Amino acid sequence: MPYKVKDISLAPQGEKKIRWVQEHMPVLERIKSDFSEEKPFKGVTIGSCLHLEPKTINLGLTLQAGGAEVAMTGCNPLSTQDDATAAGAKMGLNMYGWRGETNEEYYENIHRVLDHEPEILIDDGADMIFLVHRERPELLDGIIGACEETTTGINRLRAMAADGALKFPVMAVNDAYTKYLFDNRYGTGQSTFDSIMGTTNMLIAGKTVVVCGYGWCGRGIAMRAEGLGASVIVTEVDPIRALEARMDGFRVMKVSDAVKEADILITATGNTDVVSESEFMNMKDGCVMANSGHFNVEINREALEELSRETEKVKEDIEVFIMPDGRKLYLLAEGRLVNLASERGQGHPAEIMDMSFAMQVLSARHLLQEKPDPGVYRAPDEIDLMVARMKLDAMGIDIDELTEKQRLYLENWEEGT
Ligand SMILES: NC(=O)c1ccc[n+]([C@@H]2O[C@H](COP(=O)([O-])OP(=O)(O)OC[C@H]3O[C@@H](n4cnc5c(N)ncnc54)[C@H](O)[C@@H]3O)[C@@H](O)[C@H]2O)c1
Ligand SMILES: N[C@@H](CCSC[C@H]1O[C@@H](n2cnc3c(=O)[nH]cnc32)[C@H](O)[C@@H]1O)C(=O)O
Repeated sequence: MPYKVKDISLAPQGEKKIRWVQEHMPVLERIKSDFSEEKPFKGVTIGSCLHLEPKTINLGLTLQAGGAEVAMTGCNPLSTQDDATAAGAKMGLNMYGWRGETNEEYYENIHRVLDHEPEILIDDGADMIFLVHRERPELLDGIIGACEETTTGINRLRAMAADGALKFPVMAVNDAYTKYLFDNRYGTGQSTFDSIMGTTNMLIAGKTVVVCGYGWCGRGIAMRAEGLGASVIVTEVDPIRALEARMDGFRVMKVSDAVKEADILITATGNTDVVSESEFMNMKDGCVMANSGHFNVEINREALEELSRETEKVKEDIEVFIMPDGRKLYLLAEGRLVNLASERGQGHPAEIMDMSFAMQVLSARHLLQEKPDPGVYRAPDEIDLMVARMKLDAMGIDIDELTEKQRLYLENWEEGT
């Protein structure tokens, strides 16, 4: 199998990590076992652009068990775990990527996956889908469709579809209940702090944590910050979400005011320039900033660099920016999503990615079976419910079923007081 990884000799260590996560991904393991009988992807090449770490390698192995030829690259220059990619390559996956790629290498690796002429793409952030449209249009005819993992990727794809630029169907995996309600909320909530604490060795209790954006990720981050003993301030642009944050018990204010109190500031908006010049000018001395949203534009690093009189790498994944007035502002993982891009970041827990990746592989099979027209589609509820049932089953949880009388009552509009 062709591969381009950092160090293939790291494979034994990576295999151990993969075996560990497999024990905590019961739904994906069950699907893998079904796929190895059914072979739904026999003769199909699948290319993915996802965070390359042990759980994602397990996704690749599930597709491989289903008969697919799999080529994988990373969706972030910093999130790859080099032992996991070495193990993936040894296990027969075409693997391209390493931690610390330059921007150029990042796109070269996406091209290497596209060189396999995949019929199905699995993307996280839509960089591969975008690249194939812009730079490899000769491949478009052979592409059955794609699955997209995250909120911002889907926003980009909906914009492409609205402009008539999207040339194949895309399953919006993020929009499945078994994805965003758990991955974005509990996954991001836990893994963001896991990573911030692992990188900084700082105490959260007693700190003021500012969370920018109260979407599914922001809710999870605020909830965990509170659980760790922080006082939480939320900033929003959506009045309904701001109200929700207030009634969930958090203080809500403008970001320009919140930064004056922030010991730790975390962005999760999917937007650009959320924290920029005027915020840096007013930010509390010693504030530690991290991004858990998309790409590296939520915290304007360029502006921070321009404003500062001195910058220094304090230690792995921590940079200090010294302002002209002497205040020190810290940025983690270059402002890229901290839960994956920092060296200590392991991403979401395996039990969470179990559901997200179950939705990915079942959505890919759905694409193959249905071959819909170009557009962005939510996965059918039956698939979502199936994943939820398998998860409950794996957790040993039984729930009630509607009786016939209850079902008829719920469907009836004539019965009143
Ligand atoms: N780190 C991870 O592992 C992880 C996991 C899932 C999603 N994500 C990414 O995180 C981002 C957020 O995802 P989500 O599912 O929570 O999205 P969402 O749409 O549910 O929430 C985003 C929120 O940010 C708010 N917002 C937008 N601009 C803002 C601004 N300037 N200031 C304050 N608030 C602002 C919006 O009103 C919205 O409520 C996306 O980019 C998504 O791709 C990251
Ligand atoms: N290319 C973008 C991608 C955003 S990542 C956000 C997505 O990462 C996914 N994710 C979070 N943790 C993990 C993990 O451990 N492995 C693989 N994917 C993960 C999660 O499902 C979420 O939707 C960027 O680098 O900024």
